[in-house]
Amino acid sequence: METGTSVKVQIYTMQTVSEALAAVDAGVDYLGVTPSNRGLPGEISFGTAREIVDALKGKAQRVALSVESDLGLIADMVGSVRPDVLHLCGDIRLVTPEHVRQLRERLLPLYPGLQILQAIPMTGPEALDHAAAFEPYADSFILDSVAAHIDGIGAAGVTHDWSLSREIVKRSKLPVILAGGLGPDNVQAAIAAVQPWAVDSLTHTNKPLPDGGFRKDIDKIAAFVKAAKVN
Ligand SMILES: O=C(O)c1ccccc1N[C@@H]1O[C@H](COP(=O)(O)O)[C@@H](O)[C@H]1O
Repeated sequence: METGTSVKVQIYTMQTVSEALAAVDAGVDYLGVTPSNRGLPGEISFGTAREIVDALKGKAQRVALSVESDLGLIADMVGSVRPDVLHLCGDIRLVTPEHVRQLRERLLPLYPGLQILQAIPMTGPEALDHAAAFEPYADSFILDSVAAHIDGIGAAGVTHDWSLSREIVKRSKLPVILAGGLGPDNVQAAIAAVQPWAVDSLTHTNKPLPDGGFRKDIDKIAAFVKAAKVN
């Protein structure tokens, strides 16, 4: 993970090359894709995810998430999509710190430089213990809210207890991304409260479509970037 003084911005989830390139122009540092066939919000095929990742080479850091618990399926996704960052946001009872250690051992010789971004479910004070347990095996954390109707950690569209997030930022040596219900209207307050290395947004930078899907709202992304980087 690149470090520096300005707060970094990560935006999910790109579904086309053109919206990913527009998000780069809006100043986004980390762009996320959701290569999956489980009905996740904005999910796309491995092939489309690879096209987006290839188009972003040299323009932004490319992040791909997985909610899978089968390490072979996670490895297959990385091999097909080839992101810079693997974002693990599956059930931490099934993908444990030991599993993340095994994934590192398996993937890093094949994809040198691959970074592992571990999601921590911000369900309560136990999140502090979870972060401590994953710390030796992750390169960075994303502290995210959890929704009962979505597989994995994230895409909840709601905030969580930022005082717990602040405590993890204070205790951890790793770069920490704050996620969960962030948008242009609350990102400055979130940064002030948590002092994260980066902020992340999905739901509140979306433009809903009549069919129930969405595309990214580039104006909202630009407003999010402006608000985040003013701090
Ligand atoms: O993006 C998804 O489809 C997704 C699916 C399952 C788990 C996590 C997912 N995304 C991550 O969740 C954050 C926060 O979302 P929101 O802003 O609260 O809606 C999103 O940015 C991704 O990092």
